[in-house]
Amino acid sequence: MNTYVKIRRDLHQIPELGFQEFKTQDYLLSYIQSLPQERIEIKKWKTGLFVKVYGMSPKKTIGYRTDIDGLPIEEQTGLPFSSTHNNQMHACGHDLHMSIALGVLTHFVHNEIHDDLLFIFQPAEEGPGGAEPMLKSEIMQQWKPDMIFALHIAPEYPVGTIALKDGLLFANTSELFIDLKGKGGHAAYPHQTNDMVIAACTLVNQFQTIVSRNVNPLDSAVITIGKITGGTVQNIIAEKARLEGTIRTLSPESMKKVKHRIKSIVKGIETGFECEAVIDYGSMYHQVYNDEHLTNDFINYLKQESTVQVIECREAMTGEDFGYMLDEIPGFMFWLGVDSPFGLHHAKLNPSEDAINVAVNIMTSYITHKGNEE
Ligand SMILES: CC(=O)N[C@@H](CCC[C@H](N)C(=O)O)C(=O)O
Repeated sequence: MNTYVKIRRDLHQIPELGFQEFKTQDYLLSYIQSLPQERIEIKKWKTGLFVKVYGMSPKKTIGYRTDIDGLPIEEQTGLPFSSTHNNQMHACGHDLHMSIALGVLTHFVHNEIHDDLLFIFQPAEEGPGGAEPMLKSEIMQQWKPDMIFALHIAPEYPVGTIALKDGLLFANTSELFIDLKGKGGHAAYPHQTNDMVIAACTLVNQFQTIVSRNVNPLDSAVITIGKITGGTVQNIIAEKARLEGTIRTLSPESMKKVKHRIKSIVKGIETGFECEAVIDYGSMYHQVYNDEHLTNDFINYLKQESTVQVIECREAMTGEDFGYMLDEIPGFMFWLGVDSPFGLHHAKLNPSEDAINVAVNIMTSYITHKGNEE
């Protein structure tokens, strides 16, 4: 079995949630420490890693970032190398992202390049967000790259395709948590209570009007409530309910507008249901905005040099905290086709491992080209 497929399968079995990636960090460290160490320097950052590969005559530093965390999902792939951790799964491809990063890193440990390279193994992409604090860390300030690249698997594209565009690629995101507190009571005496299940359902319904009525139809936004909890048993009217969701917008301005409308609607629910409501926006991610010059340079390089098919795609409503890195460092993110009928965050997602070699070859070849440029 190919080394990086084995690595992917090993990592697939030990998914861990944001900032709890202890086994993952140990696995990555022990692999990287097994490589020749002459040109490498490793620094731990929380549950992540920075790995510098020193070039032979550096004029700049090229960054490559992978995320390393999993999701709270019970895996249903039935694969022999399924997750061994209850209710945790690499359902967003970070196991592939890591094995690709190790493949590229290994290449440059064995093959000389002029420029310095910085590999970033970033925790907590799914939340609460590792990119922003990693960017602000002392290590990053000392080793800050001059350009930076990353990829994300794309189940909808076949293996051998790369999809990207310059400018906006991924949306602005904000988590959304709303806690409602009213007056519970006997199911047979609703008139003596303020039912928070009804309040929660009303909120969800009213939120649907924000995208349809308040956001410019030529712009785009998404409000998804992914989880509602509330109440205790079937014959007690719920005193409390909680909504958990996410907001996605194509512009930072629309994010402000959506939040303003959420605040007003929640205020209306407080008045109408005579209850208390607390809004918490959790973590927020800056949009992923690809540098025009570097993205087009990569697209032209792919068209001339490689066997992959390049698709110039539209922006997506997914979020990625790599957006914070791109806000300070020019670079790009691209979609890597992995051909799966199940999408990202699905319990049956099983990306094609053939995409690992495709990505390792492309990224080693492009970084060699950029890192030896005069
Ligand atoms: C690529 C991808 O699926 N990213 C996640 C990022 C999560 C952001 C945050 N936790 C939120 O839910 O708002 C996504 O869900 O797009």
